[in-house]
Amino acid sequence: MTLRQLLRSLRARNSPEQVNWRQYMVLWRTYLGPQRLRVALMALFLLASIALQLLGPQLIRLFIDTFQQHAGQQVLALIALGYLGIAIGGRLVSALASYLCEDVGWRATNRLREDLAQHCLQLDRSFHGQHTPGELLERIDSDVDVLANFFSQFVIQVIGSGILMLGILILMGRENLWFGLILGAYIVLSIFVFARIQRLSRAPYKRHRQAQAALSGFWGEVLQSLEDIAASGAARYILLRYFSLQRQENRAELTSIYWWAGLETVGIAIELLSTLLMLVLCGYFFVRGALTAGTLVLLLSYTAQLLDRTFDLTDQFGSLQEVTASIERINEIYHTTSRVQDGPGVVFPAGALAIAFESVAFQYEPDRPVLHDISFEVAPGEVVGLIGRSGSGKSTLIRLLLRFYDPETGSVRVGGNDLRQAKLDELRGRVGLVTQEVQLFRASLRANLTFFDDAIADQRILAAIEELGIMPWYTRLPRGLDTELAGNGSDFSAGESQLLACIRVFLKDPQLIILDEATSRLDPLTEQLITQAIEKLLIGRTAIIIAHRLQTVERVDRIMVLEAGHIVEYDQRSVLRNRPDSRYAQLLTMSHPEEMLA
Ligand SMILES: Nc1ncnc2c1ncn2[C@@H]1O[C@H](COP(=O)(O)OP(=O)(O)OP(=O)(O)O)[C@@H](O)[C@H]1O
Repeated sequence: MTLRQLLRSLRARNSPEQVNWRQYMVLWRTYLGPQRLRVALMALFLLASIALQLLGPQLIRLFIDTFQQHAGQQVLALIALGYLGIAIGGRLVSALASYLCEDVGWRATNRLREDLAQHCLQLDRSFHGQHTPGELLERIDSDVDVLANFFSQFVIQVIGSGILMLGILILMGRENLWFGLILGAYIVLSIFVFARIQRLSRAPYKRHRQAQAALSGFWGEVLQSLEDIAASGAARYILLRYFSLQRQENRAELTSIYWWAGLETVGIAIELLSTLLMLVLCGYFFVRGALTAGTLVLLLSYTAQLLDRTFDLTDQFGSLQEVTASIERINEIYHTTSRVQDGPGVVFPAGALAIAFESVAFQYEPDRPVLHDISFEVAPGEVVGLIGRSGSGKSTLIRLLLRFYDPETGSVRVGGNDLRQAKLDELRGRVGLVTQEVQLFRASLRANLTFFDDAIADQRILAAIEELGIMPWYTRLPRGLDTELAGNGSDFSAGESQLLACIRVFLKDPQLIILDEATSRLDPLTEQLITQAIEKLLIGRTAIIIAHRLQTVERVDRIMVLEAGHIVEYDQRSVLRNRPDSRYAQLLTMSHPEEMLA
């Protein structure tokens, strides 16, 4: 079963709130299945270490009883040496078992982390609108960390302890049936009590993790917008919000700690009670002559081991609530499926692509329509300038064209294909996007241009720069393609970032280009370079340009004017310009038309 199948099966069988033992088993089978050999080796070491732990007290008993029978020193020394060997061997084997457990755990959870990250990236924009990057990081990283511990620690502590405890009870029962039966019943009862309390403590723990995620999400947002916060004097609000979130997190943590402490207390109570029980039993049988001194020490030593293990189990049951909450939260993400799904696949025609919107309506939220009955066509190779006030729906129209969302009604066609039929990668491979906010990475200029694709040769990049006519800009860079960029908002201006985006698109060679013109004022030289690069980019390609200045639309074939989600004008630019009643013609006569486009 692949991870995806597992998660699908979890999704099908349970609501996100329910995690049961069966799911743990499915989880183990799925993750550990591919590592059968390592798991088998781990089990072998685990069993060997358990056997050695069981053997130790037997040798102590042998030593005492042999000593009481006045055996020779040589025999006693031999037994003592045997005990030493078992103790050292036991430590070594148990260290190896722990190492293998950690290794298996990390391998398994790295796969889960990878899969979860991929799943999140494939979810549509409405999901990402509802979850901050910090919150997702918390889930992908911290929750998966908890699971890694589950795999490594839980196997060693719970399964190992379980087998060891069973072994001890069987050996005790062989010595004296009553010992085995009474202690066995006591341990089963203790574990049952624990399981009940553990179930109750799950909700507080989950609330704590959610509060932590909210705090991480908050910091993620703050760190992304430090400049805005400083410029708008919002630091006080940010601090107040932080205090409020931190207070909630502290309260949730405190409640979770109370529960944890409660579990520990129950564990200690179990330990004390069983010590008492054991002393009474041993005293009773020893006085009646039913036990030798060696057997008495053996039984007490086994009881101590048994209690240690019960205590380890209490710890693990405590951490099980963390694991359960993490699985629930991971499960919740996997319950979320993207509203935009791959279609069966289509073949886009070669060359510039046609666009057609047919009676498209769209809304982000119920009863708040953003686009109404949008119908238009763009012929292959045409360039359309899209203008309209802020909030008129320009970006939304583009998002539908890139299939970040599907329309409520109607259809969007590219190259004659309904986008619902296309695979997302197929579509996005044919469309180039230059936005106002260009994402730069903390890496070399080369990596920023190629998106870390080493297969793209430097010559190709330089040819693209030359072709776009921006070599003068490039030659000013101190280290050429090796120039290190410090990531977003650092050493590159908005204009330069757009130049970089143009090169990226040129390298991708798409047949449809969407350009969101920069609103900020650019210096004349950079603006000239961008204009030149865009002109080159548009040759032989269909394009839609969201224009914020009238100069930009002077170069386009058609103009579309959007108003409150309606197309109010769509025609050849020359036709609109010559129609005095058209909005475009009126804009041309205004002294500050940008105000109408902002
Ligand atoms: N993710 C979203 N969730 C809910 N409503 C949204 C979302 N994005 C945009 N809107 C709303 O949809 C409407 C159209 O927004 P859109 O961003 O398409 O306008 P626009 O013309 O591109 O504006 P601008 O030029 O300022 O970018 C606005 O009322 C906006 O508030």
